[in-house]
Amino acid sequence: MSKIAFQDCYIQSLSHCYGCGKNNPEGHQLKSYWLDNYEGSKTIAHFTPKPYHTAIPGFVYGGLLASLIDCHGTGSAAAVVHYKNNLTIGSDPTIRFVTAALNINYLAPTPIDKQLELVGEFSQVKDNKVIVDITLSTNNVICVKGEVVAVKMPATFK
Ligand SMILES: CCCCCCCCCCCC(=O)SCCNC(=O)CCNC(=O)[C@H](O)C(C)(C)COP(=O)(O)OP(=O)(O)OC[C@H]1O[C@@H](n2cnc3c(N)ncnc32)[C@H](O)[C@@H]1OP(=O)(O)O
Repeated sequence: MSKIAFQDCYIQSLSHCYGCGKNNPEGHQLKSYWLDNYEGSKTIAHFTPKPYHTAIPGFVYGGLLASLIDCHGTGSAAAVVHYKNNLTIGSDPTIRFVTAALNINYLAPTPIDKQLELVGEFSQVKDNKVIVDITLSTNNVICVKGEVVAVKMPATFK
């Protein structure tokens, strides 16, 4: 696992995201990395839910799970486009991706008292659009699958 999370390389002005921004103390501050031995092709993140992230007692709220998949997807998209172009995340000009589409399938209830593991793989990588397929597991059981269509952030967002 690389030592610096993708999201920790985002420039300060783009580090306020509720799901993954390092500058948002109220947010989830998700951290995504290259999976060991899969640099450029697979990504990983971990998150431990808090007791108040409840849906039904004992199980995680689905909106939180979607949020984690969303941010792991956009972070992975930024990472792979930088990797493919031999660029460093955080270099100038900044390249960021926003969510254009998010498809989530809840396959099994997600226990709230376990660490969650998200693994991302790319089904399409273009400089302006990346599609990331993500699994969210606990104890090697896949609870949620998601597809994130991430599109390069337009200048009008700034
Ligand atoms: C908040 C800042 C954080 C900045 C950085 C922080 C990172 C954390 C982000 C966390 C995730 C978020 O919550 S982000 C916030 C939630 N998302 C948003 O608010 C996005 C709002 N939507 C938009 O601004 C726009 O619709 C865009 C940028 C998504 C698309 O703009 P556009 O003008 O239509 O793009 P365009 O160049 O025509 O299309 C580029 C390619 O994407 C495809 N494409 C476009 N839209 C879609 C779509 N809905 N579903 C599938 N594919 C699509 C096109 O077919 C094309 O594919 P091809 O023909 O090339 O194959």
